Amino acid sequence: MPSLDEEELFLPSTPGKFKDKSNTMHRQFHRCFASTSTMFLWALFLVALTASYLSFQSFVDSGSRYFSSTWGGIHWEKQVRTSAQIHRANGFSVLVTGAAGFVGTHVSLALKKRGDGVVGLDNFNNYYDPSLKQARKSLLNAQNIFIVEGDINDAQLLAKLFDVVAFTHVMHLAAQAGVRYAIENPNSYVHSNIAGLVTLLEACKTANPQPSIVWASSSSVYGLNENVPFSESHRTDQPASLYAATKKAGEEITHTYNHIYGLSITGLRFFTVYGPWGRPDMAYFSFTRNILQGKPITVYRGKNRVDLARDFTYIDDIVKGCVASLVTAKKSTGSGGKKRGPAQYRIFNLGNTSPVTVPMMVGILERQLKVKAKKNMVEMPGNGDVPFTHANISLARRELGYKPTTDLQTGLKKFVRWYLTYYGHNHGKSVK
Ligand SMILES: O=C(O)[C@H]1O[C@H](OP(=O)(O)OP(=O)(O)OC[C@H]2O[C@@H](n3ccc(=O)[nH]c3=O)[C@H](O)[C@@H]2O)[C@H](O)[C@@H](O)[C@H]1O
Repeated sequence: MPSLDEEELFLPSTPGKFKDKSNTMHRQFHRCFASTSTMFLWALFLVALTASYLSFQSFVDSGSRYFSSTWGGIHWEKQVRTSAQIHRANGFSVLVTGAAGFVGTHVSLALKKRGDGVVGLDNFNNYYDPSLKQARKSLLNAQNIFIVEGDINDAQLLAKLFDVVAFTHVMHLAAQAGVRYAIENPNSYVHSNIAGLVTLLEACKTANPQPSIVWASSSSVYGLNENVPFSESHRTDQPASLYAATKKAGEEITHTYNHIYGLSITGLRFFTVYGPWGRPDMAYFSFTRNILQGKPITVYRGKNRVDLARDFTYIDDIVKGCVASLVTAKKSTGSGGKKRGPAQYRIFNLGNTSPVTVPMMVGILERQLKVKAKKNMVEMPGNGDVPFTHANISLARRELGYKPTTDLQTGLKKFVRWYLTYYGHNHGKSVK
C-alpha cells in the first residue's frame, strides 16, 4: 500500500480544501524531490526508447545480415584475418568467391599451398547437393582456409570483408552454373551472375586498395558461333542460353568497371571443366552415378544424328590457368572509388584444345567403371545447348604460359577413382 503522502502525489489538488500547515515544508520538499525523480525516470525512459529505436533501425537496415547470415563479431574477424595471412614473400591475399564450389575449392587449395592467404566466400545454395559443398568446406578448413558463409549480393558483408582485409586479389568464381537449368530458374542466373557480380564490383571499386580481379566467364559465350576453334576475337553476340547471356553480360559489365574505375580485370572462358570434387549436375558426373546405379542415361545428339562434342578440360589445368592469371594480373589503378589511369583488361579461353564427343566420353566411363551404360539417344532439345565447343588457347599460352596436359581418358580415371572413394561402391546412394 502506498503511504498517504505518496498517494497525495498522484491526487489532483482541490482548491479551497484544508491543508495541515505543520506539514507544508515537509510536503514541499517531498513534492520537489518526487517531481525531480519523476523527471529523471521519464528522461531515462526516453533515452532507453531512443536507444532501442536506433538499434532496431540498424537491425532492420542490416536485414539480410541478421536474418540469413552468420558473419560478424570479433571471433569471426579474427578467423578472416588469420586465413588471409600471407606465408611467402610477395604473396597475395585472395578473396575466393564460390570457394565451396568445384573450381573454387581447387583454386583455394592451390593458392594456400603456394603460401598465399585465402578467404573463401560461399552461400552454400542447394542448386546441387549441399553436403558435397560442406565436404569441400571441410577439406578447405583442414588446410586452414576459412570460408565465410554469405552471398555476393550482401554489400554489407563485402564491405566488412574489405574492411578487415586489404585483399590484393579477388578470384570470383561464385555463379549460377549450368546451361539447361536456366529454363527452369532464369532468375537465379540474374541474381548471381548479374546482380551479384555488380555488387561485388561495387565493393572492389570502393576498396582501398582496389584488388585485381580474375573471374569465371564461360565457353558458352561463343553461342552459335561456328568458327572453330573458338578464339577470343570471335563474335560472342549470339548466346544460346540465358546462362551464356549472363556470362556475356558479365564480360561487358566488368569492362565498364575497368573503364570507369580502373579495376584490373581478367575474364576466363572455362571449357566444360571436370574432375574430382566436380559438379553433380554435369553430364560426366550424373552419367557415372546412373551407370553405377544401373539407370539409363540420356545422350543428346545434334541435327542429322551428329554427335555433340565438348572441349572437356581437366580441373588441374584450369587451376594452373587461374593461378597464372592472378600472378600476371596488374594492379588496379583506382583509389577512393576513382580511376587514376588505364587498367588491364583481359579475356582468355581456358580449354583443352581437343574436343571429344559425348558418346566417346560415355565409352571412357564404361571402361573405367567396368559397367555398360544403358543409353537413350535423344535429339538435342532446344534448351540452350550448343553442338560443340573447341578452344583456341594461343592467347592464354602466350600471356599466361597456359598448357593443358591432361587428356579426357586420364582425367576421367582420376575422377572415377575419387567418385568411388567419396561415394563408395554403394551405387544406391543418391546425389542430386
Ligand atoms: O563450358 C562451359 O562454359 C559450360 O560447361 C558446362 O556445360 P556443358 O558443356 O553443357 O556441360 P554438361 O552439362 O556436362 O554437358 C556436356 C555434354 O553432355 C551433353 N548432355 C548433357 C546432359 C545429358 O543428360 N545428356 C547429354 O548428352 C550436353 O548436351 C553436352 O554436350 C557447365 O555445366 C557450364 O556450367 C559451363 O561452365
